[in-house]
Amino acid sequence: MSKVYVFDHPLIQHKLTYIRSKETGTKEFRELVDEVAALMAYEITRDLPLQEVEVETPLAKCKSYLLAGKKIGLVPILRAGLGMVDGILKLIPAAKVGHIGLYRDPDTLEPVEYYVKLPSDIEERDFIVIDPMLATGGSAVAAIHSLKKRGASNIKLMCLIAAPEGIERMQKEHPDVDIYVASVDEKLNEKGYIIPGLGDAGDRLFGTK
Ligand SMILES: O=P(O)(O)OC[C@H]1O[C@H](OP(=O)(O)OP(=O)(O)O)[C@H](O)[C@@H]1O
Ligand SMILES: O=c1cc[nH]c(=O)[nH]1
Ligand SMILES: [Mg+2]
Repeated sequence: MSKVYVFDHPLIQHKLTYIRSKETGTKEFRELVDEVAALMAYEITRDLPLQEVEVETPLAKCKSYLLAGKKIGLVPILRAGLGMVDGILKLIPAAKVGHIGLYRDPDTLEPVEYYVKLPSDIEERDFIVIDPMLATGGSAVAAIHSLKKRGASNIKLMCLIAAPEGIERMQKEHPDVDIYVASVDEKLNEKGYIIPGLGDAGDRLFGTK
């Protein structure tokens, strides 16, 4: 069974409140999502393996550390996942970025895949799939299936807000993928929106609707 980590860092929680607020306009929403994504990237990379190396300072040699292990690949789920990419790249600038385009059919709520472009060295990377919203879980489950089908194995899922229904579906279908969120909200409404949530993440990020 995968684990669910809720990032309760005060800065993340503070910014999330403004992200949720209906008074927050597109420009500010975008900036806040970017900032929270960077803070979440700091937390999610806490367990990256290190290797000991020797470095020579202007004064002496010493033992120090560099990141070891596989390189990172980020995979935003289009569109809304794009809003978190730059924030994460501020901390992991060498990450390669793949894209999986999915939209949720408004009637069936099932994901429809329309685009996939991933780094060519997929087997040499650990992946972080990014989407602000984990609602029914259909989109994240489909995106991760798509990624695994093409050879990815070590995958984490990072979202701003998750519904219990989405977490349950993810844990059933991808028990190997840990989930990192800023909040687990109460429930889904009849249209599959997270309550209280933040509304439609893609529309709020890009000013559509
Ligand atoms: O867990 P689910 O029930 O699948 O819902 C979550 C998905 O819905 C939203 O995308 P949307 O379909 O609105 O596409 P968009 O990002 O292009 O707006 C969101 O960004 C997730 O990808
Ligand atoms: O609450 C939700 C659910 C799905 N997609 C969103 O953008 N928001
Ligand atoms: Mg949307």
